[in-house]
Amino acid sequence: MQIADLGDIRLHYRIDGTPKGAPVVFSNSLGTDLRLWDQVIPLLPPSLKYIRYDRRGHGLSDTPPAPYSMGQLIRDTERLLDHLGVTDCLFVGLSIGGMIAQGLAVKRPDLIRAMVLSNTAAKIATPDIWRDRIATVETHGIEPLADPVMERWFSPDFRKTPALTAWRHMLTRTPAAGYAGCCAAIAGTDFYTTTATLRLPTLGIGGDHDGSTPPDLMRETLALIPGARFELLRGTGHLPCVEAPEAYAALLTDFLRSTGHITP
Ligand SMILES: O=C(O)CCC(=O)CC(=O)O
Repeated sequence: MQIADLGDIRLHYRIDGTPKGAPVVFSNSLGTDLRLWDQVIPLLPPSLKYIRYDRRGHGLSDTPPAPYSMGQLIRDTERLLDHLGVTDCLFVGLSIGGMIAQGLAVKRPDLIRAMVLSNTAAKIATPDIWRDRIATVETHGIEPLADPVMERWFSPDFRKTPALTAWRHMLTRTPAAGYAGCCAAIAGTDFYTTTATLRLPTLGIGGDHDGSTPPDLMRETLALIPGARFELLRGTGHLPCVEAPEAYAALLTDFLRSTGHITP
């Protein structure tokens, strides 16, 4: 558990694996912190270096007043990777983390050699939907959103398990300004034009119960990137790394092999 002081923001990050290994960077979704990847990272090859962080307004990172812009979120990630001396990573971004992946890959191709776009899109929902969510959070906090969010995050089977409570707590304990700030960043993001310029190995991972970024929306985004592959993890929702960590880790491991991050 470490804090990077980047000047106007302090970000919490964690490194696992082999310090000198090829870097793999994880960027998580709205209303989650870096524990999102707890079940996946131990299943990945130990020879690599795994870096994850809490985006501003989440986890143990600073929470500046809302709103945030996607440009700020991308810049935070860029500065963190520069601070850690990371180049040529495999970047795994889930949902808003996948938007950061797309924007950072356009801005700093030296940082990202390949990317995994998990449960994300070039544009997610509509500005009106995000404005309504921001208004609810500003007036009543995150609690009124929690049950519908759980329905988008998880399959009906997973929602019957005791683990649901912990994930619901993670969401409702996110600072309201952090959540609303990131909603504003998503509302202002449409990467259809810039993502179409990307030329790097890309794997898409989706879930057939994903109510936030359904498979067809994901396919539309991946079709912008020549050669991008899409894998559907059946029986999972918006967070397949939680519902199917073994299958998720297997997809990442195969992709890492195909991109040369690990040798067969
Ligand atoms: O998960 C994200 O990063 C944004 C997409 C979303 O709206 C997830 C949710 O339904 O809460």
